[in-house]
Amino acid sequence: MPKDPVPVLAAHDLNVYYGSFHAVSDVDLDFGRNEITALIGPSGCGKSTVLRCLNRMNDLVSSARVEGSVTYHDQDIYARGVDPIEVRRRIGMVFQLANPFPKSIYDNVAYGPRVTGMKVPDMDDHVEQCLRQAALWDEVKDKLKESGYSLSGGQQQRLCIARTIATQPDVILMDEPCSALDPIATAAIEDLMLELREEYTIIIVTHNMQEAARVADRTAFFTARPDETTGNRTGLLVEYGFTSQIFEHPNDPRTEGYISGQFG
Ligand SMILES: Nc1ncnc2c1ncn2[C@@H]1O[C@H](COP(=O)(O)OP(=O)(O)OP(=O)(O)O)[C@@H](O)[C@H]1O
Repeated sequence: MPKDPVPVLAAHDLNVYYGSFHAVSDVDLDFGRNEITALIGPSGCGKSTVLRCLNRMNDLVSSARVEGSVTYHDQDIYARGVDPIEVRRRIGMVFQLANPFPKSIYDNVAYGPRVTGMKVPDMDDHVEQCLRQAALWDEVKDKLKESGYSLSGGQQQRLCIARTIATQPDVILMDEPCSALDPIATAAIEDLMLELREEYTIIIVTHNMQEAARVADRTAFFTARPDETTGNRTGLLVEYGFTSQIFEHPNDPRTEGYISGQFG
């Protein structure tokens, strides 16, 4: 793996506000192609906020204001004229709680290509390939017309991953995708992430440090600093590097304190 990431996606001088509250300050991060990057840190340090900025999901929060830049293949996704729907097609997202649509398994996967008008020569084949990539095909191939809700939590999360890859993104953002799952379902999703890394760039927010250590090539550690006058806690990036370096030889005492469980 190269010392510096070969960036597909990069955040520079990223500052995020909710109304007058400064939630995240001055984040600079390059996300490497075909790598898994974990964002870790104590609750409220802005990990999910940063993640949501990476595909303009924060546009949907009316009080949110984003400053700085996020570039995808060197194009600023916040530039005038950029279509946020297209951004989210290319930079897909999987959420903490599996959220299949109230539709059949087949239609959950076919939905994105249909609504975005993607040219798909053979939808049956496309749905099958996406479900195979999400390691779900063998479990659902005989019940494609059944509701997505009929699946277990772990299967629903894999269905959501199949739905995300159906619109052919090259980056997948995952916000604590395993936090609601049992260890077996978690292991299945983690194995899947490692397989998907061959084709996709993955950025994951996780509270589970073992999970970051198991799957992530690089890890970014965030913390929150209280403002002296208001007491409001603003998130900031402390340290970013290879996961082994962050966990075994952190450069910053704040990282070391968090990793060793002294605070956070
Ligand atoms: N929609 C919102 N409106 C107002 N404030 C928000 C909103 N979303 C997040 N915040 C605030 O921004 C800060 C960062 O929140 P964020 O959820 O990004 O942190 P996090 O590190 O992902 O936390 P956690 O690990 O608990 O999920 C927190 O103070 C939070 O209360």
